[in-house]
Amino acid sequence: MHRTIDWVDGAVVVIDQTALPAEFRLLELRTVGELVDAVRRLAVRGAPALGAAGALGVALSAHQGGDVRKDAELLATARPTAVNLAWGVERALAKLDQGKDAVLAEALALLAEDEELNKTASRHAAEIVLAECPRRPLRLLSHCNAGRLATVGWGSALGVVWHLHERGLVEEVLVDETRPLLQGARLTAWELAQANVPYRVQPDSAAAAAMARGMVDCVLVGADRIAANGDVANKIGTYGLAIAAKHHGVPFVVVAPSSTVDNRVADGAGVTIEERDAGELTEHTPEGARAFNPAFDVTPFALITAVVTEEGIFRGAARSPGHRRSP
Ligand SMILES: CSC[C@@H](O)[C@@H](O)C(=O)COP(=O)(O)O
Repeated sequence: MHRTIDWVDGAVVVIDQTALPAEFRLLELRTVGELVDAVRRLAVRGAPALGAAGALGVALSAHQGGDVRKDAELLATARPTAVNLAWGVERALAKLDQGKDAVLAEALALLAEDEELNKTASRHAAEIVLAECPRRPLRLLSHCNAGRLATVGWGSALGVVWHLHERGLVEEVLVDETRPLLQGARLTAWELAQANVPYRVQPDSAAAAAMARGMVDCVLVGADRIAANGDVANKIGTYGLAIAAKHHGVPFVVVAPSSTVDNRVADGAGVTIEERDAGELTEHTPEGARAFNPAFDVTPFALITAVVTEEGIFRGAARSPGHRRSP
């Protein structure tokens, strides 16, 4: 399996996520400007993959003799919500005094760690799912793309599906298409198809109805930033899903590497939410229609069953009536 993002012969190479599923193609990004543009266009996206992009971008600048601190600022602010982006930039930049090879070595170490951390976090989360959800095989609901493509490798929320599927425990994954940019319909569905995991795509607006019909055993989502109090910023629609899950007694589990935790932000109100261009929504509207197009929302910790990182399980207040408590 090709890494989502890597360093190849002095360039940052990414899987072009704007082309999937129609075409699997790689983009060779040779300047910081090209990388920043790829981040903004979501050619590379997903919080952990953005962390890798930030670190590799600093290495790219250092190797080209650029104004590394200025480039680092450009990279760190290319998208505002996923804290991993600034974290990756800061981690590589901290090695600048030791020279460009040390910067690259740090970026490559971050990439190597990503897959292991996400595997561990999603393994912990799989245990929570098994403890919280008595039914076998499991029907899981996924929002946005928190798979291999959102990380360097493996995935966070979808990583849980890989662990459970390896054990023959997945009946199907309901995939929210994820309006307006269809990360679920295009990317998550593609990953599930590649891995031969049964899935159905549904409009985001069908998720509550699926829960009401008893079709969902657990909701699994990733995160772009987790505040110190456990509030979670993630793809727009996550908050609504959590409300619906709580109403129906469906466990709601958030999976992310600990680099997504931002202890500098006390609660969800302190997270900057990216607003995207109205043009993403106005293809079918009357001319001149205005739009409200936030890319993310904040789910209060009180609506979450557990936030899971490689460091452990943080229990939220949302408990499903009648479900067993895990040890
Ligand atoms: C492991 S990915 C976690 C999140 O980054 C993911 O759920 C998400 O919201 C991504 O949003 P995107 O706008 O596609 O970058």
